[in-house]
Amino acid sequence: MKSPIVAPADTHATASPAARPGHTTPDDLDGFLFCRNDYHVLGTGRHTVFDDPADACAALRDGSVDAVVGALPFDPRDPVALTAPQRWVKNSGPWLPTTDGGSPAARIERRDPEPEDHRRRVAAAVERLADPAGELQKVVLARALRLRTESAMTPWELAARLRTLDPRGSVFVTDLSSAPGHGGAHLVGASPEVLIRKSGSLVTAHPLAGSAARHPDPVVDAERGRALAVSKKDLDEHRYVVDSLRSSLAPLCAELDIPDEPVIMSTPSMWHLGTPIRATVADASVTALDLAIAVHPTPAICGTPTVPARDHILATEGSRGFYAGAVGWSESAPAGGDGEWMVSIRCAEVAADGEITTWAGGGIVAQSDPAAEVAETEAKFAAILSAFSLR
Ligand SMILES: C=C(O[C@@H]1C=C(C(=O)O)C=C[C@H]1O)C(=O)O
Repeated sequence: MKSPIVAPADTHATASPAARPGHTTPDDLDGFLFCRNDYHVLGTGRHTVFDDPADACAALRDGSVDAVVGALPFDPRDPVALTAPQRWVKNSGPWLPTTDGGSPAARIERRDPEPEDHRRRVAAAVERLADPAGELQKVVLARALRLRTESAMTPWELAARLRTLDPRGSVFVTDLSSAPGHGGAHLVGASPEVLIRKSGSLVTAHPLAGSAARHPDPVVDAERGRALAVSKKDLDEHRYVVDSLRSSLAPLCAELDIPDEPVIMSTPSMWHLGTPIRATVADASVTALDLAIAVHPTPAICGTPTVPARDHILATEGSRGFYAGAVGWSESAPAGGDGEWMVSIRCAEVAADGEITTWAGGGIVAQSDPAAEVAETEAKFAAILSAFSLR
């Protein structure tokens, strides 16, 4: 699929050695976009396709590929959609789409599950979490919506729309075709959550957990943010995520710097508790992909302990595919191993036939209120549904 809406690469571009001058004008860049406020990465073509993340990590470590881009699924046992692109470019500044992406009319064809069933699932999880003899402490339950647009919308147009709606937000598009069952599909998202970023020896992460919906009235809105900052239930939900990152980063990093208290951050639709984590990578051969695999799945999208939470989710929801996984890029170790991975939330899978699936979930602990959890998923859906004027 062509992406005529990708703006030209700027003069700070650093192209992989495979790139030929004059061939990075991105009229034909089609496979991968990762946009942050300070830079963006574009990738196209398939030099090597990986379905096993260990092979991708090994190829990055020995430098047999320059870079790997793509997606990790929620369940680390599922095939990944990672490729070493034929050409890739890292530009300073955000991606500037040349269109606002349009806003085609769309209808929700199916809710999976219906809100009342989600409420029942949350109530059942709360009962399990409240059992003093049980080991489960937190689990993140999600639901999906299936949409159809009345006129075609490409993944690139959806990304442009998301960027237009939140010009400070991150946006990604990644081709999932190499993963079984995802032929011709793309994952498109506007995730607010940095799973891991590596820049030289500096490693940063910004886990989120604990949420409140924004409100159109600025006074009510500010009060919601303040209430979230002191909500014991949300602070507890958050602590599981920070503890997990601390223990999964410790073997790979020195000088872990983790503040005691989270900060409040916002997206156009949500308030979140977030913790800015900094560390120094101990071994120069560790790449951003190694770090992403070491920390995923965090309790922000899975739960605590990880395996019982994952099994509870799979038994309740079935496969999540690439929702609640990670999307990002990593350079090879000889090139420095830099890269960045976002948690794949506030995202949608655009199938080859145009069907769009989007998801929203929330962390459940013993004190959670099932009705409030349904409302939280409704509020989180706004990030994607607003692209179709459904919110
Ligand atoms: C699971 C999602 O979001 C995650 C869960 C959060 C929570 O439970 O408060 C907050 C941010 C994300 O880490 C989602 O948006 O689908």
